[in-house]
Amino acid sequence: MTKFPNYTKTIFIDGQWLEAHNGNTLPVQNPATLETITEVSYGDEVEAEQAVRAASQAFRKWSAKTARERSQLLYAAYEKMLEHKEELASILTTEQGKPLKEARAEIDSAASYFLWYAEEANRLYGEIIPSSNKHKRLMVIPQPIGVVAAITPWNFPASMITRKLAPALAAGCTVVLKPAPETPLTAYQIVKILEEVGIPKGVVNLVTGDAVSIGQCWMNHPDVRLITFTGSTEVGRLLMKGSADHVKKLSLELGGHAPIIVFDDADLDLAAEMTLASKFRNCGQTCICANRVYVQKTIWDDFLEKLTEKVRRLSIDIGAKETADIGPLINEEAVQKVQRHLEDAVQKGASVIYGGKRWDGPYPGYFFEPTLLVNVTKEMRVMNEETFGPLLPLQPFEEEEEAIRQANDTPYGLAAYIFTDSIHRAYRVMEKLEYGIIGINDVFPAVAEAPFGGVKQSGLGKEGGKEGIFEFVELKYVSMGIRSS
Ligand SMILES: NC(=O)c1ccc[n+]([C@@H]2O[C@H](COP(=O)([O-])OP(=O)(O)OC[C@H]3O[C@@H](n4cnc5c(N)ncnc54)[C@H](O)[C@@H]3O)[C@@H](O)[C@H]2O)c1
Ligand SMILES: O=C[C@H](O)CS(=O)(=O)O
Repeated sequence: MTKFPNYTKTIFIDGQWLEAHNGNTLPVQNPATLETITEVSYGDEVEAEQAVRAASQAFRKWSAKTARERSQLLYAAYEKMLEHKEELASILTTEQGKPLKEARAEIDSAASYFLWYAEEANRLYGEIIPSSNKHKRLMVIPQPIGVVAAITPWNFPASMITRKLAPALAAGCTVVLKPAPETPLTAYQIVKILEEVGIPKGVVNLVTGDAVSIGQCWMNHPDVRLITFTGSTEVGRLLMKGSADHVKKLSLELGGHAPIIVFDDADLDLAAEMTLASKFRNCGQTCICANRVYVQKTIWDDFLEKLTEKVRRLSIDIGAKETADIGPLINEEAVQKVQRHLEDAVQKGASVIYGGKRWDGPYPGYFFEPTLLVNVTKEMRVMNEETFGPLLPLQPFEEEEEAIRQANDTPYGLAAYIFTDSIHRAYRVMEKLEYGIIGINDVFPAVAEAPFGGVKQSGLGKEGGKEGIFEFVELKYVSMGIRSS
């Protein structure tokens, strides 16, 4: 295990690393070994307020920098992240649990947002509108919204931060950031990198600490103009309600409940391989992972056999092992939730065809076997609630329309996946699925150059792509009267 110093100063405000004003700290646990990795500062509304003050003071100068100057800093951060990839991946795996190979992939992904928005910073164009009145000239200019509050989850502790920081900084905003308490060390390392590449003081501020009091401060602070949140739909709702008084702009990346539909004209080996990868990446703790699989009846037995064989070959282990395919869940509550969904399904008639219990391995952590369920029905919690664990229910269907109806029967709308070799079917079904992200014969849609985001109760707004920077911008419309002579 990577040996860590005590990160006693993990609050970064106005260019200074600080302890919490009250001296409070929070232990960070290795979810595989249950060892305490280190202690980090545990701040509250006092630090939250100080961070906003620093961000407000820094905004005028930062927003006045040229796009090129901001772009160069982001590019330097991209290069520095890749330079430290192994160290960052090891820290990420130690505090979050995912296998090292996945942690390395996440650092690549996280760095790619710095690269993409280093480029997009120089393409934040305005426009001149052809006026219908010869005495007027009309234009639209994009301007940075101001101080941005970013609140991020533990499941992708690097990329969920850079997916917000990069466009915010590119647009000329300043940021106050609260990472998840489970994974503060990755956030610390990312801010350290920005400090090393010369981000001016006050432009990025990090507050590790109490979510509720920090959130309350930022929801009620008049200088915070945008709250960009990634996390559960439940907390997203709280932030929406708490931001209403100040009519704050919100960017919300929330929960999901992704269906996979496997049609009888699919490449079944590909479908089985991708279903495995989607479901068990990060031990099922992924917003866009498969939460349910609908398989056309004619290929049910063949597909189930292929998938079960692949699941059987998965290697459960501590994430630091290069051969690990599945690490632990993040904490005991996560294991309890998987068990609640599993027990509910079995009580209502489901059958476990693989897995079904905590992993009996050599580590005391939050491990659970990859588990497959059949004979499932809509009445089961696992078919309606985000499990966020290695539990996969599979259900047969007969007709295309039946599969589409079932796939859409959810309040979520983040990602959905189709496996078919018919372009006609792919297009027909894609158009009818009510989701922000559709994968066709692909379950890895998240790339920096494309707009990622959900519909319905999976969120508001987009992250990534050319669209992602506009979450951090206000479009100012200018109507100019012109004397004709
Ligand atoms: N749509 C996406 O892009 C996306 C990406 C990753 C995770 N997620 C979702 O996130 C969830 C898992 O992450 P999680 O367990 O960290 O989610 P969570 O909602 O419990 O916590 C997310 C963040 O919000 C903070 N938080 C919690 N309560 C708060 C409050 N009252 N006020 C202010 N902040 C508060 C947490 O400390 C953390 O930093 C899943 O639902 C997953 O689908 C969505
Ligand atoms: O958990 C949600 C993340 O957005 C997953 S991904 O990094 O986008 O694949």
